[in-house]
Amino acid sequence: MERFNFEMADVLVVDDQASNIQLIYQVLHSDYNIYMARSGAEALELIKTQRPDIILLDVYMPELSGLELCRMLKGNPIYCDIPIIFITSFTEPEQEVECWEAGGVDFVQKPINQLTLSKRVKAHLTLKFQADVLKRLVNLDGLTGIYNRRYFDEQGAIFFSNSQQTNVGFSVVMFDIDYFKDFNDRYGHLVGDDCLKKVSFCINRLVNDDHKLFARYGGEEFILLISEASLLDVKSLIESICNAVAALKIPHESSKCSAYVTVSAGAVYCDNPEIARLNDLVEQSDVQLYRAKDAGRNQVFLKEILNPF
Ligand SMILES: Nc1nc2c(ncn2[C@@H]2O[C@H](COP(=O)(O)OP(=O)(O)OP(=O)(O)O)[C@@H](O)[C@H]2O)c(=O)[nH]1
Repeated sequence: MERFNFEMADVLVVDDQASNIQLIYQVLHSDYNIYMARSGAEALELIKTQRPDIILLDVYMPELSGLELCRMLKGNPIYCDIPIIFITSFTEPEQEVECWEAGGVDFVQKPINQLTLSKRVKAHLTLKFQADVLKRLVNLDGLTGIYNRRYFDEQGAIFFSNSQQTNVGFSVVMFDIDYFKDFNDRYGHLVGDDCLKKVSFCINRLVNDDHKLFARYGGEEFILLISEASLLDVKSLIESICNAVAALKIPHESSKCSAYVTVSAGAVYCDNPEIARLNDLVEQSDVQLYRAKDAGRNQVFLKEILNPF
């Protein structure tokens, strides 16, 4: 996720001329981590692994030009927030327009004025980190640090719509801590808060990849979306999550189903997401959760939906 200290931010410099890269390196290397690429293709590879905080991009490069690379990054939701400053030598106003339209945030003209370069980089990194802090406040749950309901409502729909395109198994899982009201009554609200943090951290650790979206759905209720996993894999993941929570061994003397804190899970697996609706799947997973609660808690109910209609 985003970083908060821009003192040692990662700066990617993309230029086919080694002398330009060298000059920029001289100006910035004492303040930032500098990564270098000599072509658009090389830059793309680096961006995937290093996820730079800012990119300084030469406009004219053979094969993949700076403009094309910029358009590609701005069109990709994973990379679109990385600010791109064009390093330019052009004189025509139309060329400037092209850079703005491609999605650049600023320009530095060649020959490079060193002070201007360092001031521009610092200014855009500051803006980027401020925006990251705001995004963090808006998207993350204040208590547990995992994604909140607002983020889920917004990104869950996008996540689901991407899964509809691949049309491979999609699952929704609801987790709910058992007898949590009794836990609060027995140990106090602050210990309850601590329990929520531990449980959410424990689950989050097990679902941290691009095929899963995990969020706090309500008070002691969590939701997990899983794309492109078989029914068997989903079953085994849910079981390992429930076991991991139990293995935290958080004492729960008021629970009627275990000596420790446990979760119940309700899930639906749909092998044909293309013709399903996310809201229906969430509702149905909630029904399964209630069945798990009714059946005594500390258990998993998973329903396979072959035809959502
Ligand atoms: N400490 C703490 N408690 C919370 C928070 N959010 C919700 N709760 C509590 O979670 C409890 C949920 O209680 P219920 O919905 O009755 O469910 P339960 O007691 O877990 O019972 P079952 O789900 O049926 O096993 C309520 O007492 C809420 O006050 C929170 O942020 N911190």
